[in-house]
Amino acid sequence: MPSHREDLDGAALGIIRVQEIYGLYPETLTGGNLTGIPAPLGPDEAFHIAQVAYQHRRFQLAFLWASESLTQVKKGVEADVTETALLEYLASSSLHFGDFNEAFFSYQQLLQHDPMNATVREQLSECEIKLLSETSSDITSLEKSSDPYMALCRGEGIRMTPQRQRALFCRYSTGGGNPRLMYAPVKEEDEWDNPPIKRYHDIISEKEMEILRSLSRPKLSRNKVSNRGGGRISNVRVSQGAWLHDHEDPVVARVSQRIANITGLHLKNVETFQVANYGLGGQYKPHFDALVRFPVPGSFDEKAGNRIATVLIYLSDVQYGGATVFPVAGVAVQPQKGSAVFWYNLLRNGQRDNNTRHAGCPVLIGSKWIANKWIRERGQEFRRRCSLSESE
Ligand SMILES: O=C(O)CCC(=O)C(=O)O
Ligand SMILES: [Fe+2]
Repeated sequence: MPSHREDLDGAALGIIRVQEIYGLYPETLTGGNLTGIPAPLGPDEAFHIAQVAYQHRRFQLAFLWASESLTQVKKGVEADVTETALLEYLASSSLHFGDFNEAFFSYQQLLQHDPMNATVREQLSECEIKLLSETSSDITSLEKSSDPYMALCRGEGIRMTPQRQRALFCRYSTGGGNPRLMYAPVKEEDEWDNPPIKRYHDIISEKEMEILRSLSRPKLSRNKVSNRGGGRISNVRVSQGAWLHDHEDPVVARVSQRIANITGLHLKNVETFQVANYGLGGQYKPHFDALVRFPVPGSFDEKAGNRIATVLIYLSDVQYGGATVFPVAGVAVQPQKGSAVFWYNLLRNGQRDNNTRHAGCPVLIGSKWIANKWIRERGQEFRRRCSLSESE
């Protein structure tokens, strides 16, 4: 079981991650204005985040958090961390980042605290040389990441033209004439054209969502993967989620059946529900749900086939962040409680559709709950016709 320390480091990493993506300065986060952070962050917490950022070579954020801590200490906020420790972090982070002006300034202040310190004197003259011979970067201005995944998370870079937009519709669907839906058609909305992504509104009630969440909670905490928040920055997948079987509760079976009715796909070869919860900074980096070549020995079981389609149910709203984005296609789908999005991962010819690469953006405010249902190829032959074409 992770220690308290690991939990704290995980929380710090969550904060670092959302800052990088959304371009947020520490002072935006310390006030406690953002409800995702339970308490205002004081100088010691700010220093801890600076240390974690430094360990992960995020020198700019290390600098910004150390200066936030120093500002608070100078204002007289009580803290364990000393000004000298903070100045050392400021100086070292600036050097690593290549801001020799800031490094010089921090070493000067360190020298005022300890005028005889020979190492600091040496560092100061090194900075002077660098300032004369190299261009200095500016560590104080935070640049947002230009990564297409992260840009989409901020709501930038959505690739839709008005012409394409006009072809997207909203309709009431009976799942292709399914008798179970004839009297209660479901509201279907086109979210995107390529790949086609559909959203089904209000497909699950508040009560059903609460049951899915509460059935999952004990499993999530048992595995200590309770949210997709903590963990190393480089992790592709932070947690595994909780598997919910249809026999565990009639509600699980009922929701599975409803998905089959709506999508028109056969329930025989579907996976059990996977429920996941993301806390502050929780994300799921870009990935495919289907395998590129199938079958791969030892991966998905061969009999059921590849993951032909994905149904992703949002069991919560998210106040800020947490969109499901498709970086190749250029689309961001916002979580909407009680709705489900559906897309095919495979083209009709059985090849993986590379436009279906997708990710779950870091949660900035709130908590995100989802339930996934992956539908496998076998059994869908008569429900979705195959094609021999290269591109379909
Ligand atoms: O959290 C999301 O929005 C996406 C989750 C996902 O892609 C997955 O669980 O496979
Ligand atoms: Fe996925």
